[in-house]
Amino acid sequence: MKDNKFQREALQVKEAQAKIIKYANPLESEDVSLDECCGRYLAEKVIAPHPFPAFNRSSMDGYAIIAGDTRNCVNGQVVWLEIVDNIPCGAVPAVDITPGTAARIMTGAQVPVGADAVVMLEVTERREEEGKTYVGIRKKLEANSNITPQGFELSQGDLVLPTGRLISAGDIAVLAAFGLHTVKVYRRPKVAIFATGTELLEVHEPLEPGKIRNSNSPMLEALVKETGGVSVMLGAIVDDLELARSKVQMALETYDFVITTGGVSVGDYDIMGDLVREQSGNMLFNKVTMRPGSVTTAAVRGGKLLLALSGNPGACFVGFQLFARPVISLMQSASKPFLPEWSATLGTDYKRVNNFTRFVRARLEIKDGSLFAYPALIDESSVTVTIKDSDCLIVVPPEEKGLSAGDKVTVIKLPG
Ligand SMILES: Nc1nc2c(c(=O)[nH]1)N[C@H]1C(S)=C(S)[C@@H](COP(=O)(O)OP(=O)(O)OC[C@H]3O[C@@H](n4cnc5c(N)ncnc54)[C@H](O)[C@@H]3O)O[C@H]1N2
Ligand code: MOO
Ligand SMILES: [Mg+2]
Repeated sequence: MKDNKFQREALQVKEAQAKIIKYANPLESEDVSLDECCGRYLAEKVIAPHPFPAFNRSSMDGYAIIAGDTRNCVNGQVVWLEIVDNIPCGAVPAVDITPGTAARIMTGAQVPVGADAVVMLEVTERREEEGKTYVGIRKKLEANSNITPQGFELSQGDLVLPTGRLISAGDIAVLAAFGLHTVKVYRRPKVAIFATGTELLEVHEPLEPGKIRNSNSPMLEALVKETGGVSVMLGAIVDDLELARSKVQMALETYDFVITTGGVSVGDYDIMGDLVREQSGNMLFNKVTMRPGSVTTAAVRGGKLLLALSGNPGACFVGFQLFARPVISLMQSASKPFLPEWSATLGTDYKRVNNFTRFVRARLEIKDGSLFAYPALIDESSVTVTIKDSDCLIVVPPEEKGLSAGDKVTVIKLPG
């Protein structure tokens, strides 16, 4: 029978997070092509190499003119200008516009020198006379009408994307527009995942009496991928300290970050708790004032982080969101490593409280323009099924009398 495993100093969630993220250092950077960079974190800032748009651009199909030439277009009067050029998209204007002249121009084409407005086709007419073509304009125009000036969106030298930015489809459009076909991003961390538990069967195995399928490892695999990491599945091992020790050692030597699930409480077979305590000098924490996941344990060995999550599926999920997610994000130098916190109104009473902060899986709904959070009907640490119905975690502070419908609450928004 073991003795000192019952004495654990509990840290607040924020304290535990601060301890673990100290060791989450950004990895090296690598060049990737545009088609591979969505969801990666930029390892360099992107500066506009030229103004965008690069030239004064027509925003209408019509005629490029000098606005002042339309000053007499009042009371139905038509002004006639000679058409001296035709500028389709992609062409370079051949002629400058001078008073009394116009160029036919299409949306997106470069506005010729001298023109300061584009009049749309709908307010014009044409006539031919002595081999020349004229456009008649029925509308008085202000200077700059229907022209998108060079640099309207960005000037040369402007900061386009900062380091640590999570690259999205909109970012890719801008990178492409600037001809940046490769970008520097942080390498994805290789995250080893393994489960401990003599009761665990592989997903493909038929159910046996007393056994369960290992559902935490595939859940963690998906969470690691969702966070931008590369998950390396190391299977499940029986509750054997020796075996766990060599597996942990190999994983720490080979991968960037190691996550385990199971065996961190005080039970006879809770080997991960024992394993971390063996080298208590490099333990970061083994108790956190949270539920589920109070037994979440972390250590640093040879500069690598080991996060031992609870085997209870709810605790495993919450432990990942609070501790693994910021670590994996910071290894990619994410500027926002933590999930966002929102304010919401509690949709139904929630009376389960104790002296630890509770992270209650819940569903968000917008009603009459306000955000409501509805706690899952069963949210015990051991419950698996309601994880899938949740898009947030309600943060229920400790030592409250319980919360009532209508109370303001903080929720941690889950991705997706
Ligand atoms: N005497 C005490 N008992 C327990 C305490 C305590 O403070 N004193 N804490 C309870 C709390 S809270 C939690 S949470 C659990 C933590 O358990 P462990 O992290 O040690 O995990 P296991 O014992 O290995 O398993 C718990 C539970 O989860 C199932 N499990 C484990 N691995 C998986 C997996 N990969 N996929 C799906 N399900 C898994 C396992 O079969 C057990 O049912 O301890 C309480 N006990
Ligand atoms: O650690 Mo347990 O998940 O607190 O309920
Ligand atoms: Mg246990």
